[in-house]
Parts: sequence; C-alpha cells; structure tokens
Amino acid sequence: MQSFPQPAGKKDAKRKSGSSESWRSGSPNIGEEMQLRDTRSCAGSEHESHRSLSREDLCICRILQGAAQFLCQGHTLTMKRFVHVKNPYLDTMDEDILYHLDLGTKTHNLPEMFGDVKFVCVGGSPNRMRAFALFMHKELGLVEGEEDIKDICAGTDRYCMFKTGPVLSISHGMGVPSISIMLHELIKLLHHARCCDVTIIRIGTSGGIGIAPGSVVITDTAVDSFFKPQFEQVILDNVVTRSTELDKELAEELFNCSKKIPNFPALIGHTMCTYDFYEGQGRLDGALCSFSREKKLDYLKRAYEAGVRNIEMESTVFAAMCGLCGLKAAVVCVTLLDRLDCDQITLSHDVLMEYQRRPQLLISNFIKKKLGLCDQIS
Ligand SMILES: O=P(O)(O)O[C@H]1O[C@H](CO)[C@@H](O)[C@H]1O
Ligand SMILES: O=c1cc[nH]c(=O)[nH]1
Repeated sequence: MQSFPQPAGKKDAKRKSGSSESWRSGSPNIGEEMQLRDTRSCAGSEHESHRSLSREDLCICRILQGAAQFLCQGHTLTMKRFVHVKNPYLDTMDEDILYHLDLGTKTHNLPEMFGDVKFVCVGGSPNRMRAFALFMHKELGLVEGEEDIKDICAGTDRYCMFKTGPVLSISHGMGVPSISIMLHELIKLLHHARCCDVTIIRIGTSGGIGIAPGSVVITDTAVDSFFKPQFEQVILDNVVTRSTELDKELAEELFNCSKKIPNFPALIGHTMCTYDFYEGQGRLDGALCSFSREKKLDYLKRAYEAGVRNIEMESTVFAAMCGLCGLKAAVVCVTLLDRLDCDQITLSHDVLMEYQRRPQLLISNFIKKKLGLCDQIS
C-alpha cells in the first residue's frame, strides 16, 4: 500500500514553505532542472543525479559544458518538461489569484500542494470528476480513506478539484468559454507549483457519428465545425488561429491500453468541437432549428467522411491551450448516441453511468501502467 500526502489547507500552506513531495523520486522541484541519467547502469535504476539550471548566462554555459562532457562519456540526457505560461506580465505580479479555483500564490503553498502532480484529468461534470478521483484513489491502492478526498476548490462553486496521489481531477463545466477559464488558471497553477512531465486528459461524453453508442473515441485531432484542425481565439479585435493537434503517440498508447480491457469498444478518430449542443451540432430538437433533416444528415455524413467520429464541446480549445503550454494532452470521450440515428439521449440512468465510467477505466489503467502498477490493471 502506498501513501501520498493530501494537499495542505490554506492555513498550513501559509506556515509551510519550500519543496514539494514528488512522485517516487523524493526530489524537490527546484526551478528549471535538468535530469542526467546514467544509462550504463541498469534501466530505470536509481542512479540519477539532479542539477539546477540558473538563468544566468554564465551558469548555463557551465552546465552545457558539463552536459557535453557527460554525453561524451556515454550517458544520455533528458530534460524535464515543465508547464510553461506565455505571459510576460505574470513575472511582474506580486501575487497571482486564481479566482475561479479559489487558490492563490500568497494564500496557498502551491508547490507543496500540487508539486507532485503528474496526471490531470478534466471533464464537464463535478460529480463525474469526484467519482473519478475516488476510483483512482482505490485503484492506486492508497491507504487514506475516501473522506480525505475533499474538494480543493470548495470555496467557489465554479469548478471542483480533487487530488489523490499524483492525480488531479477537475471539472470544467460545458463549452469553450468555461473550460478555457479553468485551463488558464489550471495551467498557471501547474506552473506556479513547478510541476513537470504532466499529462492531461479530458474524459468526457459526446455524440457519435456512424459508431455504436457506448464506443470510446480517442481523439487524434480535434477539429472545428468546418472540420479544420484549428481553434480561433478572438483576442481584442483580432482572430488568432491556433493548432489543435494532439499527441499522436499518447493517443496510440491509450488505444493499445484499451485493447487489453475485455469487451471495450474503442477507436481513434477526429473529434469535432462545437460552440453549442443543439443548432451547432445539427440537432433537430432544440428550441430553434432552421434546417431540414436532409441538411442535418448531409452535414453529419460529410463530417464522417472527413474522419470525424464524435462531437463534443471543448476539445479544440483544450488541445490548443495545452499544446501551447507544453502539456501532453489527450481527449477520450464515450459516445451516448449515434447522431445519424437520433438527436435525443434516451439512455437509462444506469446505462449512462456505465458508459461514463468507460473513459475512467481506460485512463485509470493507463495511469497505473505509467506508474509501474501493471499488476493492478482492471
Ligand atoms: O460530458 P462532458 O465532459 O461535459 O462533455 C460533453 O457533454 C456536454 C454536453 O452535454 C459538453 O460539455 C460536451 O463536451
Ligand atoms: O450529442 C452529444 C452528447 C454529449 N455531448 C455532446 O456535446 N453532444
């Protein structure tokens, strides 16, 4: 049984300072760090030394010289992947208040609370993300009881956040504006906490196109309503187009993981992200509808031909923001219906719950595999 620290509360955070617990390595996260691994010892062994990189030019030169020497001696060198923000103003701020998460750099010790996070899972519904955290807690064989898993954002009712071991589970609400606000604050949180090598996965629901309800779609590329792999962000009065490519290797790895789960219908495909559930997804059952059944089917069939296998409402901005900030990202959504057949979701509560657990099961197995807990694959 393993034991991981739960995040410290506000009061504790004020008193404590300094390093965070890090997953298994026991080493603190100190600014930008370069990890030098001796490959002449057995793979995965503990012969690792850590050196800090200062931003001073002189120091960088020395380290690069050292690294070059190290490489010449037959070692390999791997860089830790830190979460980066692309905003010069952040460095000039005395305090950063993550308003919608009810967290802040002065009120909370973010490195201590979150420094060991390696996996972030996000999804629309607060209950689903709480259930996922509790499920992960059990799957990781953690000793603390469920009652220790509290909503870290309880001071706000915008989003909820739970942490168990190296896994953070957060709700993002519905649609691009809602997830985008959460991601701005989450990415800053991971940056302030000096997290490294973080994988982020959206586990959601969606409408399928031409595939059986209950199928789990692992997204290779998120596309917009015109089937383009891009997200258009309006900034001031400009439209900035951002790429929505996701990590293909990660998608493949997840797909391979899915093959090990008995009777698990999964596939890789494009995911279309829309700004609306009704007109935007070609539904005939909204309060407004100005197109015919034929037009709807023609649109969905063209989407299918373009490689789209499911439709949801967050994937493009999720892919774009995570890609820009150095987060390895994936989108895994179960389909609740086949949009070529119908528009209304008529599943019973039990079936809906069972479907929603499918992405969670896959991601739990993936996380356990990554943590070397392969004997505990469900
Ligand atoms: O199940 P979640 O994660 O909320 O995802 C899907 O479900 C919502 C619509 O019902 C949208 O947020 C859509 O993206
Ligand atoms: O059809 C659906 C089902 C779930 N979520 C969506 O965005 N669309």
